[in-house]
Amino acid sequence: MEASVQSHTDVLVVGCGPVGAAFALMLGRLGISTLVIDKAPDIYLAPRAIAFDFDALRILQSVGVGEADFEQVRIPVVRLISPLFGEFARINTGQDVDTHPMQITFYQPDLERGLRRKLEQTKNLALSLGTELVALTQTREGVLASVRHADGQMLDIRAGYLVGADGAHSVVRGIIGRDFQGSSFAEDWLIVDAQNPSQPIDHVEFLCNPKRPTPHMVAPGGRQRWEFMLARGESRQQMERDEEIDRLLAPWGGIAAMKIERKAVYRFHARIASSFRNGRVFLIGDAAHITPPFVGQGLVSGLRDAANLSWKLAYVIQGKAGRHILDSYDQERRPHAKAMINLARFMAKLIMPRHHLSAFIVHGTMKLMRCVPGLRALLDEQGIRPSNSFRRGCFIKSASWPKPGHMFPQVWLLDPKGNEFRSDDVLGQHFALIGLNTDPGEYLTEDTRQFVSSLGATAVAIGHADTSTAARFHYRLKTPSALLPKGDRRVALVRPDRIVIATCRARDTASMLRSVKKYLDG
Ligand SMILES: O=C(O)CCc1cccc(O)c1
Repeated sequence: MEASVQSHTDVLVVGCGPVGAAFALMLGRLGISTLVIDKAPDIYLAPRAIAFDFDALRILQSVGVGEADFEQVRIPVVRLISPLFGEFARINTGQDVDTHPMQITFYQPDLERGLRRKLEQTKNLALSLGTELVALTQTREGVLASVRHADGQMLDIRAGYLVGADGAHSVVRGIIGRDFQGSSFAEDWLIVDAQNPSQPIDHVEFLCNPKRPTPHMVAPGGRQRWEFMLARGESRQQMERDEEIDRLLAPWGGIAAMKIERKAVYRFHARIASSFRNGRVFLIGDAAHITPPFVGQGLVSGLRDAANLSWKLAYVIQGKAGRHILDSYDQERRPHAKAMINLARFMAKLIMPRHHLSAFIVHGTMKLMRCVPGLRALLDEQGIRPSNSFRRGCFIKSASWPKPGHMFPQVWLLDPKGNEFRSDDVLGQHFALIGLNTDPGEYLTEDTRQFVSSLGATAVAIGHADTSTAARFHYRLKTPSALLPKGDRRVALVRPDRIVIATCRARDTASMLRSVKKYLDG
């Protein structure tokens, strides 16, 4: 073993999977020096996560990663199918939400390559592969981490903060002594990823046969994935054999009709860390929570963690906010991650009822429920999905609209020349002061103007296209939207992760901003 050398960074990120990479990109773009280490020498070449929703695409948009960086397949519908009742439930996913497709699938190695390319191009970032964390201590001023390179070289890294993005078996979580509470499913699943099957599919379907529940979905590059639940007595060794896979895939033409890329037996888990933080150390992604795959939310939850924590750390490090705002990371993210885990558990009950009788009752009831138009709309349009909004956290509570603690919606905007923009791209990567039907700049006093500038906030006036005052606004809505009730002049201050921190009638802008300043200063 070679002698230690010393290095310093604002933030040390342990783990460069998609969540660690996206998180580092967010920090780098906010001007924070960040070192990312990963014990693997390269990206993991097999697909694992497969699904993203509009929230994930919006978060990736914030770090400049989109369709041009990784291939996507738009999913029009998620179908739940019973051998007795046919389609007994469905989620319509064909529409756009926040300007993005509601649901897509992707190929994880392709996404990871896209993220790594961006890492290489972004200032303030360094990546050290083949490097693992071996020890970690905290002081009042920061953390001291000992890491080891694959060649045996040891390095002591001093950092202001350390973030564990090191997956379900997180070393960081173990070191900071956080329990991983929850349960593991009793069943094993055989995951098969294949290219070029002879029978195309354009959607996600759950074949809910109690004998062999099978989620099945399309992915980019002519790929499809099947997840076969194993029955009692079926072993990993037996089920990963080609003859078994050929038998399971017989309804889709068998393995001769396709190229098998991956076959692996997994057990699914539903677990969450007892806290996402210990002092200067934070957990994000699978290190903080693991979600069964049935709602396609595992990686999305991790990206939400990254978006939530990155700006808070950056603003604290840069002295723009007090350390108390870091408490809001756990307050905001843990309940939502837990709600997503519970939704996935509920979905698991629909997909894999234990007996034929319970399948009959559960699937039959769902089919009947869809005969009630209100219920049908609720189920089909994802009305039961927990919204990404908070009861407690870093915002100033008020009942008025746009509601603090909720996401500010993304819309298409037109500039005076008619050029089209996604609103988040206009708002930039810092805070944004948004005037709805008004110019927020008109209400700033000297002190509040200074505060807005210290936050790096963009001030934007958004109005309707068809009003006589349209010319006064920087941007107009491309299409009418619930974002902007006509005539109501409101101002919202939106955080870098697009959560509304405070909102008011336009004439109260200065006092609203003073309250936010007081809150952020602590
Ligand atoms: O089972 C999986 O691996 C993900 C299934 C999935 C994909 C997209 C939407 C959804 O609700 C589930």
